[in-house]
Amino acid sequence: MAKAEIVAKRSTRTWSGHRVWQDYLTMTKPKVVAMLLLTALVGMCLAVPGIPPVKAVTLGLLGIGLQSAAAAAFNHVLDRHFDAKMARTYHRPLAKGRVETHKAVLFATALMVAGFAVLWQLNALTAWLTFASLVGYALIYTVWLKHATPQNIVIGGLAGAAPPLLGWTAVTGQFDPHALLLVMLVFTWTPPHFWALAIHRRDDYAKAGIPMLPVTHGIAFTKTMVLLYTVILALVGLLPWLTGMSGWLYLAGSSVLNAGFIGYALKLKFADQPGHAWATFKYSIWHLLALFVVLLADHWLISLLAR
Ligand code: HEM
Ligand SMILES: CC(C)=CCC/C(C)=C/CC/C(C)=C/COP(=O)(O)OP(=O)(O)O
Repeated sequence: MAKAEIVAKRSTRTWSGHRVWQDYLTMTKPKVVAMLLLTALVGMCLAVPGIPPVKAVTLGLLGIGLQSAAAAAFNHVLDRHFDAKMARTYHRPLAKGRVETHKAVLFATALMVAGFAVLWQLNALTAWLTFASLVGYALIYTVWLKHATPQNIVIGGLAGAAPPLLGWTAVTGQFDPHALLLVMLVFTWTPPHFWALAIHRRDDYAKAGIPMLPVTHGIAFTKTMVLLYTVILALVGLLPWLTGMSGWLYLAGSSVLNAGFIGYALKLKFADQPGHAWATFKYSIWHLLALFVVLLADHWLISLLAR
């Protein structure tokens, strides 16, 4: 055994100097999970007037967080050979071989079981719906859709869009069509979010042989699709207000944010400059964050005024 490996075995660092816990954290895609949890939290808050019960919020966020982290870790396992081929992902713990596959599978399974057990305490509907989202992302999207069709992320996006519904059912134990409006927001947001990034990373995906839209249909067509979906998102974004679920604050905030997204997409399509696809991807993340904060602020304003 090399000296560096012996030192690594005795310490909390791997032979390449990475801390072990950091590798495990990376596998859970923490920033994505944080955003998923924000959308779940908003689902929880909009499900009832005022503040939702603390127990449902705590257990719900914990369970959905654990299952999302498990899904992300399974994605790292199942994608490790493809990740190794892409500049964006080649340094990931499994792609680099810093974490052994069986340990990662064990880790992901432990998160999944813990998440399911936590949600089971709340209600069976949330536990099963969350588990279905995990299977949708970790298995159906990662193993099959991703390699089968350039519409992979549109269909697979349903799993990532589910958390507002999961949050809603965590609090009420019941399905409600209003929750679907929130799901539709994330669902229509996902294509411009991802395709902007895929335009930026087109060569990576081509090299790994993954049929993402810019690889199969070209960059010009993908830009048109980004623009189309930002317009669909803006229209879907009116539904919470039109159905009376959200008020004027939401309408104003979401209109500004969605107009901004359309602006980015128009510039990407008609006046592209180097780095604009990446800027559009970055904007998508701030857009979703702000959209859900606005939904929440609007809900609490309405609750306050109704007193
Ligand atoms: C099928 C659906 C989705 C696909 C294919 C996708 C793809 C990606 C990819 C490839 C990245 C990494 C970009 C990089 O290299 O920095 C990313 C980042 C991100 N995504 Fe998505 N995404 C999807 C859905 C979602 C959903 C539903 C959310 C949250 C509600 C989300 C939130 C984020 C966030 C917060 C980041 C930034 C992470 C960071 O900076 O580390 N994504 N997404
Ligand atoms: C239980 C539940 C709510 C599950 C959903 C879990 C989840 C982490 C959804 C986010 C979607 C996402 C990050 C897709 C990117 O995968 P990718 O493989 O295309 O991207 P990558 O190349 O960066 O890994």
